[in-house]
Amino acid sequence: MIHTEAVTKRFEDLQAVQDLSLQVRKGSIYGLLGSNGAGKSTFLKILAGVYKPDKGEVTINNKPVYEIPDTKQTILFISDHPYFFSQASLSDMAGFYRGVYERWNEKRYEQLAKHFRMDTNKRLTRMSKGMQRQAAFILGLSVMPDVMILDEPFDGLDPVIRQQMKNLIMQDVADRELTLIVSSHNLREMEDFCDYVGVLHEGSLLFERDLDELRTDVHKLQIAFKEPPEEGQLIKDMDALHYEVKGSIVFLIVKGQKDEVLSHVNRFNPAVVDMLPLTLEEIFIYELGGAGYEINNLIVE
Ligand SMILES: Nc1ncnc2c1ncn2[C@@H]1O[C@H](COP(=O)(O)OP(=O)(O)OP(=O)(O)O)[C@@H](O)[C@H]1O
Repeated sequence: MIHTEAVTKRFEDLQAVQDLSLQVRKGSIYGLLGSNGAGKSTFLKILAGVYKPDKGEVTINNKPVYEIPDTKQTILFISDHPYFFSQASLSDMAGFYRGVYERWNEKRYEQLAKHFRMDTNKRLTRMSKGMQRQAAFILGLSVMPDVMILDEPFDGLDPVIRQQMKNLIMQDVADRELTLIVSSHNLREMEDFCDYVGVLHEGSLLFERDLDELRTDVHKLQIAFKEPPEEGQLIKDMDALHYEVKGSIVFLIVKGQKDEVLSHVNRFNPAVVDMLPLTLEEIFIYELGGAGYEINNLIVE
């Protein structure tokens, strides 16, 4: 489990991370979203023990991280610019990891290198950005970590490799309760992958949600009335995120239990009620719109 309490980090006169408290449960995937400069990389480096926070507390599996080699044995951090020794091939890097990480799994390394058709003798710094990322993943997964901290991990990967990487990670989450925190500036990237998402803005956590809860507790309704209720009556006792009337049709996005929402709407004698699925993007547009945050910051076509 990852736990942080009021973590703060300043670079001279710039407040990069401010009072950030967050928890990632064992065996779950937390997506840390935010636009450029929001503080994602700084926060992840604090989690990985690369930076020391100015204030606050960071523990992983109940142990502190900074300058504690024992804790780091079971944590794997892949930065947004994976680092390799300048002349090294994947095979050389594997040799280094083998010597450092006690849980190094040689069989897994060989299987993954073969699966991704990596030339294990080619110098890594001469490989493309995507190939370098694949190499970092192969090394990272072969370490058999308890916790993975990944900074923009899917950047530069083609859609097929990206999905394969996600599947491999999700398999480890299911099989051995791997815990993950992953940063991204793309909401769509996180939708099919994370259990929780948090939005970081100017170093602080603006919004944090359990995605399963979001999907079951927010509803989109399209309601046709013979006689529409008076303006405002329908949503008077509802937690409505969006309300729009077009003729005799009411469009509504509302929070609450499905049965309670439907029974409330039925009191107004609708002719037809359609409950439609809501995308994560729609939920964010309405929730974050209310907080004055520009959702376009988090969506990349
Ligand atoms: N080593 C550093 N020294 C000084 N300022 C820094 C340093 N690292 C980051 N910053 C500043 O801290 C702020 C947060 O940067 P950070 O890299 O954490 O953001 P980010 O959310 O990861 O952005 P991106 O999506 O662009 O990678 C930025 O204003 C950045 O310029």
